[in-house]
Amino acid sequence: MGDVLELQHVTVRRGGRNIVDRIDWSVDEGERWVILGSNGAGKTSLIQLAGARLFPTTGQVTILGHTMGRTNAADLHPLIGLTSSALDARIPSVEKVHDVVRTGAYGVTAHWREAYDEEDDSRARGLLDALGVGSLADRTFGSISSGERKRVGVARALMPDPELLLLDEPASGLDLGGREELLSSLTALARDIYAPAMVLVTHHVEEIPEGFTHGLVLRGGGVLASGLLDDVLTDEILSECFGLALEVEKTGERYTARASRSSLDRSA
Ligand SMILES: Nc1ncnc2c1ncn2[C@@H]1O[C@H](COP(=O)(O)OP(=O)(O)OP(=O)(O)O)[C@@H](O)[C@H]1O
Repeated sequence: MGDVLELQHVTVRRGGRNIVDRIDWSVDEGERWVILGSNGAGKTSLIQLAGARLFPTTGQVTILGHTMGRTNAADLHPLIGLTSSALDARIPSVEKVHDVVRTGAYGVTAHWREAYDEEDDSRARGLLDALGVGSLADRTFGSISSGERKRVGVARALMPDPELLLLDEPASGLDLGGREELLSSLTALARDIYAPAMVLVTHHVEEIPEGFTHGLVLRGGGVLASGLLDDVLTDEILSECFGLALEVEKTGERYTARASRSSLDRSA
């Protein structure tokens, strides 16, 4: 039984098909999971289930000891940090970066009438510094680069001191420099023993930060493979996942993948 997250035979049915299909999965404290899969495999749906934002059609989802359907999901939201492009898009571009992070304490996207104390201010400053974007505190969210926005989003998600951190495609759309800077911040977080359990969604093995421990590979809404990263990031599993012969390489703790030479020769 995962002490952070436990999914038992979970299905989500939409439009007459299972977009999440009989998934069993558990996450324990200290684990750092990557969810990998092709477009439409069900990654975002799974993150939404893990974040108590989506409910199973059948099966049981238990988050931090609370079973969905028997608890008020909104009560769990402050315990779950979430970053996604959809969430970033809801933040007003005129909002100051410092406020973007502070408002994360209340789970709102714009400063209104919430009361903040000195402790909130210094926590927001500390998180921005830890993510390497402390110098942007007084800039507006709309004026910073997309890579900087992603790091501000992680700082914001950490503001309520969550017990579970969910990162939906944090590196998507970043250039090489922006990606590497973000990955280095996420590696520092992954290696911090006081950091929450983490789940990161990506399409690309190159976007897996060092320090991540486990992988869940999805195909067609179901689990293709689950376990320690090295056990699931194999040529065979990734080839089946993406429907193409792939070769995976590991250098240090980072992975790269490319179409296998033999499949390229065949298609030439
Ligand atoms: N409300 C809905 N009604 C019908 N189908 C839906 C609904 N929501 C999601 N889907 C479908 O469920 C599948 C899984 O969607 P999901 O967004 O979870 O996939 P994903 O792996 O995150 O995809 P991507 O990598 O493209 O972001 C997709 O085929 C999507 O079109």
